[in-house]
Amino acid sequence: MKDAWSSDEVRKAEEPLIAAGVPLMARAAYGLAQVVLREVAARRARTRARAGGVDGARLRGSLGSDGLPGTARRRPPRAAGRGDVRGARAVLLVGPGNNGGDTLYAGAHLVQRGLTVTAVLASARAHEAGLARFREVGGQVASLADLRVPAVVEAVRGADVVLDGLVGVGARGALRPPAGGLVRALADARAAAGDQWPYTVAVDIPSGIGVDDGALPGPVLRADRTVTFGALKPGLVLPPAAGVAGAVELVDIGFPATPGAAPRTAGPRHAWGAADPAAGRVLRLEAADVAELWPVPGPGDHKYTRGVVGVVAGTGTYPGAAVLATSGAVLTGAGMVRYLGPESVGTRVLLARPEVVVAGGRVQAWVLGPGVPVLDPDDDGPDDEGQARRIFGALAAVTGVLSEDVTGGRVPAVVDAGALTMLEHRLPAFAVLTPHAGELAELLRGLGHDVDRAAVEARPLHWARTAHQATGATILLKGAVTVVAGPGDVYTQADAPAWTGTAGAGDVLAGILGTLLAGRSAEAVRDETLAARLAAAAVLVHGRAATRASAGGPVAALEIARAVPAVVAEILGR
Ligand SMILES: NC(=O)C1=CN([C@@H]2O[C@H](COP(=O)(O)OP(=O)(O)OC[C@H]3O[C@@H](n4cnc5c(N)ncnc54)[C@H](OP(=O)(O)O)[C@@H]3O)[C@@H](O)[C@H]2O)[C@@H](O)CC1
Ligand SMILES: Nc1ncnc2c1ncn2[C@@H]1O[C@H](COP(=O)(O)OP(=O)(O)O)[C@@H](O)[C@H]1O
Ligand SMILES: [K+]
Repeated sequence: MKDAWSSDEVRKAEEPLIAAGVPLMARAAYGLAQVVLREVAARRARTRARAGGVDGARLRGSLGSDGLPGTARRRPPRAAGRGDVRGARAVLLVGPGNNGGDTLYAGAHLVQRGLTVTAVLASARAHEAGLARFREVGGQVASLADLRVPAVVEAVRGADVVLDGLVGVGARGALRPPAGGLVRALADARAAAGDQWPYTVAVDIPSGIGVDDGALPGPVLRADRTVTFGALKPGLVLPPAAGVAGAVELVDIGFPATPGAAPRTAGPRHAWGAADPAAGRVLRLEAADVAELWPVPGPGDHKYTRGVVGVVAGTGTYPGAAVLATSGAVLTGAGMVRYLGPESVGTRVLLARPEVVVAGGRVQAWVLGPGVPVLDPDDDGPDDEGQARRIFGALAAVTGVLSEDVTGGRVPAVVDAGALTMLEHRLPAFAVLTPHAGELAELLRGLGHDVDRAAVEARPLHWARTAHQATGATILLKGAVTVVAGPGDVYTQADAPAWTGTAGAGDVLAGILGTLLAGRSAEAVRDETLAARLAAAAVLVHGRAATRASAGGPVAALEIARAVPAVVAEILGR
């Protein structure tokens, strides 16, 4: 489990450590410098290899200094990257606070390793001790006020690496001038430069993101890598800011394993892993968490104890959604999948998946809505071939508005696509709504919010939480980073390649989640936070299956479903 800490939690964790004399900034700066050195060395090796047309590292290992094969083998192996960074140029963008301090101390390490480093001070103030150390080792210092923005952009363009140390977790809101103007110019230059841009490292966070909510309130320079200190921050895992953070790397500076736990004053060790977070945290599940959640059958289980999934999906116009949702459910390991829908669609489902039972009966979870048209309240005769009636019936069971004698009891449900427009009553948290941003905007408009797709994409966490509060349901908001908001923790999963954005991929996800909910149906009804964890687990499995099916190239939705069994086996370690 990855656990993101808010800026307040970071500050509270730092206080006792600073009081105990733990050199937090020195640790942060050293870790940052090591990452920069490693990346600069790796990029130079790649450039040399491309220029030479062969693998430069292999060449160095097999040729001696005289160019003759074999002589290099007698030399001791060099530490990775040592010497490969000499003469590289780095520009530091330095703000007034401790984020700038980290950057200046890291810059001093870079100077000592032979880089040419220029610090651009963006404000009249700078971390005094950090600046003194940087000057002492021979770093060059310039001020934004003297240089002006165009000259700084040129200096950055000519560098091998740029460190964004303008602001960190102490900042609030959009970057103010002059830092804001500089970052806007740099972001524009980066967008125009394509590949011809220096490796960009964000110090702790990309300056200007919403640290705690992942918003992008103003200009931000997109990073290739963010080196963050002590703990992940919510803005590094939440969209849209997660999209500008690049690869996120955590440097351990000695924070406790969980916020509020006793501080560790000894040497660094990894801060995540054993987290047992309090409610309301921003979390990301990993494979081990999904293995713990997975309903693995035991010898005493049979198809009914393993969970029956009822799928109401597809119409004559959109029969594929029924095939994809039932395939997702079957291949995730449902005890049984029942299909309810038009006969013509049922026939196609059976052709694709003969395991499916095309008949009603008791179920432990519902999948409602894939491939069912949006209900138009002004249209008195929607051509949905009875699917709306079936969905209303199932929702009545989920919400408990009908007697359990009639409905067979309250069970969890996945509410997708057309079914999202058929909500009449407050839902329990064990109903999981699975909209993409456009569908969530439509749902929210129906609840009286003036919001469109772009607004949801700008503040996905906020709107997912708003929808949860308004409907009672758990919200799984799909996207490149999928956000799950329910009564407890928020989950943010980024497990899938962009190829996954293809028609039908969401139908498969609905089926996967239906099987997970059916497998732990009674517990999900009892524990109001379980549906969100299962939803995040489904997203992880779906994303990994998409990665496997894609293998770096295009992916078709049905292939995602087909990859699920191998992914589950891998996660369970079999
Ligand atoms: N504490 C420690 O020992 C450790 C801290 N660590 C590091 O420190 C970072 C936190 O440092 P921090 O708290 O000094 O704040 P920081 O993020 O540098 O920015 C604050 C400055 O920015 C300014 N500013 C604010 N908003 C702004 C805006 N919108 N636009 C423009 N400017 C804005 C604000 O100016 P003011 O509002 O006061 O005029 C203030 O001067 C943390 O991310 C990590 O990198 C690590 O080394 C571990 C040890
Ligand atoms: N850029 C992206 N990167 C990764 N996953 C994506 C991306 N775009 C969409 N997805 C995923 O693809 C799926 C698309 O679902 P959805 O929009 O409901 O399509 P459909 O209704 O056609 O099945 C979701 O799981 C979503 O998270
Ligand atoms: K920063």
